[in-house]
Amino acid sequence: MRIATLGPAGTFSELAACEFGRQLDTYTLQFHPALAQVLKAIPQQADIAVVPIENIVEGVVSPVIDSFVKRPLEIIGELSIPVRFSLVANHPEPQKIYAQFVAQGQCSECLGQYAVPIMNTASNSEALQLLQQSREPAAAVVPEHSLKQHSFAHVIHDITDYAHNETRFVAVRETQAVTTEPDPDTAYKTSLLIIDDTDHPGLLVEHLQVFAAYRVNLTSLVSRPTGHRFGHYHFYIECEGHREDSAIRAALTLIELRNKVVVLGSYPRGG
Ligand SMILES: O=C(O)C(=O)C[C@]1(C(=O)O)C=C[C@@H](O)C=C1
Repeated sequence: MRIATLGPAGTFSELAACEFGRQLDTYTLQFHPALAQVLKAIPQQADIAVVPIENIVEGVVSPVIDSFVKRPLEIIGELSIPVRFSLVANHPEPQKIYAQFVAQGQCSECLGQYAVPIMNTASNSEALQLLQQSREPAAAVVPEHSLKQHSFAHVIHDITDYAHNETRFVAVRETQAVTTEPDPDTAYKTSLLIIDDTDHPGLLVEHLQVFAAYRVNLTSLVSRPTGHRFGHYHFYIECEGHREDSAIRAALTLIELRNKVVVLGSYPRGG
């Protein structure tokens, strides 16, 4: 199985991809420099992509949710991993700090103490590489685990804002025509998109009432702007249960009368 993920090597995405890979017989890992390219690798270059979808503090990774609206992929699994960062530097007074765009938000308290520009990178490994190449006084926000392989002149350990920082990753593949039957002993989650093509007062309330009426428990609800007009949103929803469960089927049949629904997949609940 070919698994695409965010690189270069050393990212949290690599850790998550390896954990998914361990559940398979064999796998090969391939790295892509940005999340959009990781997802584009399916199906020609890779069978599965592993991407971050939500951080416990920063919320959803919006480029990933937005990409599902443009090109729905099938979510086949999820898992969470602990995320801890250090600030490393080649000089006691860095003049700039390299930080991945999601990592920056998770280390805001520490970074706020530096009155220097933050240079956003596509991955944590890219931040580390740019620091290693820099001839000027610079620093980078890097994963704690990268300190095992690299040494730096100046290190501030554990700069993450929250002690229990975690990021949830999903494994996705090209959508398959056939749905697999649920295993009765497995607890599932289902991810779906409600595409807002007929905005009207009370639209979200109506959808939520349908889920409540069928006792479908939502575990995530995110509105993302459609990019067409202010006030128009798509909804990314996760709920407990399998798409083949009668309650979820009935709820989605009703919602589909008003809006387009795209089921992204039903997969075992991750720890
Ligand atoms: O750059 C990395 O190490 C990643 O795997 C990406 C990513 C993300 O985009 O959420 C993964 C985990 C952390 O939340 C920060 C960065």
